[in-house]
Amino acid sequence: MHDRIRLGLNVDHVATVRNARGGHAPDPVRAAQMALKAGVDGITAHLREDRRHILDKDVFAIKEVCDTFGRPLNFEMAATEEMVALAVEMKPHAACLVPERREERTTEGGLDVVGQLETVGAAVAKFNALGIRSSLFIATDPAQVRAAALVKAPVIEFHTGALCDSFREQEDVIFNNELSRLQAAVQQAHDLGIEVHAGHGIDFDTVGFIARIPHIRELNIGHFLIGEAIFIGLEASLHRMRDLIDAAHKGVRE
Ligand SMILES: CC(=O)[C@@H](O)[C@H](O)COP(=O)(O)O
Ligand SMILES: NCC(=O)COP(=O)(O)O
Repeated sequence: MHDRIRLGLNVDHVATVRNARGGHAPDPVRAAQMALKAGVDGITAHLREDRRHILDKDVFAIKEVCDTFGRPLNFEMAATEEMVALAVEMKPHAACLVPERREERTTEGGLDVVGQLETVGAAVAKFNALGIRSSLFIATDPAQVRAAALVKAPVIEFHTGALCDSFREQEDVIFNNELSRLQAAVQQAHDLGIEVHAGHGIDFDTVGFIARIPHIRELNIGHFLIGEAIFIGLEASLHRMRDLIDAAHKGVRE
């Protein structure tokens, strides 16, 4: 029985703003520190192959800050040799394998575990052996969930982008379909003994129906919270999100 869903802050887009001008401000490491002080359960950082936001030095510094607070770093990365080597050197709490295409604006869809069983399986096995929790960022597709179990991934993070977009665009048919798929996929993963996380595109309006789904243990939220921090501050935006998660999750039977 879990009475609380963990909230992880993704600090990528603090680095996006910094990199728009080069230089050092705003600093994603400082954002991670402030968020941890404000009570967030962990930090997510995605080191993209093109280094468009988070840089190598950021992720190592964020790992140190997380260690100081005794809270996890969820290191998002493509399943490439370069990134696997970096994760092995850094030893984050968790390494989340995500799909990456250079030309995409943001992460589109989930990792194709079915089509890359060998590559993904090798990375998961390496991380499992080193005590790094592997997480696979996948779509709500039953075949991908089965493949995640096959490669012995302890954690899955479901991509909630299409669900959240359809809610905002008031595309009711797509929304209902996406929500049913997420509910079914979470239950399937849970039944297979996999810990379930969710993330992408979540905001104050969409977090409720996601947090109401039993068996989701962690939500990783970034772009919206960093944007909202401009208007109400980082701490207030984190606390509001925390309250919304708790209110939605109250009474959910695990
Ligand atoms: C995998 C994921 O959902 C996050 O890392 C998110 O994609 C933030 O990074 P981008 O906006 O660069 O995709
Ligand atoms: N893995 C999802 C994540 O870290 C945050 O995604 P977003 O809230 O920035 O869309």
